[in-house]
Amino acid sequence: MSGAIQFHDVHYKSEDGIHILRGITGSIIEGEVTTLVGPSGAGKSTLLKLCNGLLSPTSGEIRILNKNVYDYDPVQLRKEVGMALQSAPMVEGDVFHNLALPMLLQGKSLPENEAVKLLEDVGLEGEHLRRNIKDLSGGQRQKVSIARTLVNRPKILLLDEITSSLDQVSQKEIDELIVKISKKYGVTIIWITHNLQQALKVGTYAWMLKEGELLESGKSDLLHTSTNEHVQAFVKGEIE
Ligand SMILES: Nc1ncnc2c1ncn2[C@@H]1O[C@H](COP(=O)(O)OP(=O)(O)OP(=O)(O)O)[C@@H](O)[C@H]1O
Repeated sequence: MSGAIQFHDVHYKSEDGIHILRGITGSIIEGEVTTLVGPSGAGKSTLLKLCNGLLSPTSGEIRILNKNVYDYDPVQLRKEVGMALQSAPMVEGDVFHNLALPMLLQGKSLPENEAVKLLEDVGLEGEHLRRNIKDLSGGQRQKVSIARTLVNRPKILLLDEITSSLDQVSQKEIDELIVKISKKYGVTIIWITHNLQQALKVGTYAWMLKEGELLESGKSDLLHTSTNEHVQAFVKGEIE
């Protein structure tokens, strides 16, 4: 197997015995954007959480950058694999404080000029550094969240519906931003989205999950060309 992330017959059961992922096998291609689509409850978020150690597989193997996920020191794993969420959780205080947090947690500091560069990478001017998080728009807040994931220079970024609660303009900005970041940093991205147009636009590859199984994986246009009846039904909006 090759790829930035390799799954081999991965199963995940919750503590109360619900079989959420059922034998996921596949490779996430390095340096590309792969979107993860599928109906609600398919197991998409669960799959992402297995990639940064928030959850551990019940059986099967996950290799991150050619190393078994179990062999990582958890701190090292979180440095290699960044994650951004729909809610863009932040701590109280200004933008700089939030950007510096990943460094603070390692007993280090973030130089201010580095913070300004990170903001510029996500399309925000340096003057935002001292703004209180409470005063940011939803789109600005998500950009800060993305900038914060870049502080550790991760090789992999996991994005869980990061544009779902944003207006169309902010959504488009973030779409373009992620494609830019993927190219500039050569970072491998897995992006959960419910928006098929977004998946086709931003993703080179797509995976479709349903009821814990990987129904399709390959170039994004397979969302239209797949002969799988469940994929076709999902694309037509018949299942959500
Ligand atoms: N800790 C848990 N204990 C029990 N069930 C869980 C747990 N975490 C998730 N589930 C269930 O597992 C299934 C998959 O959840 P998951 O959040 O991974 O799906 P998803 O595809 O990301 O869904 P959505 O698109 O709605 O966010 C759902 O039915 C969910 O209710």
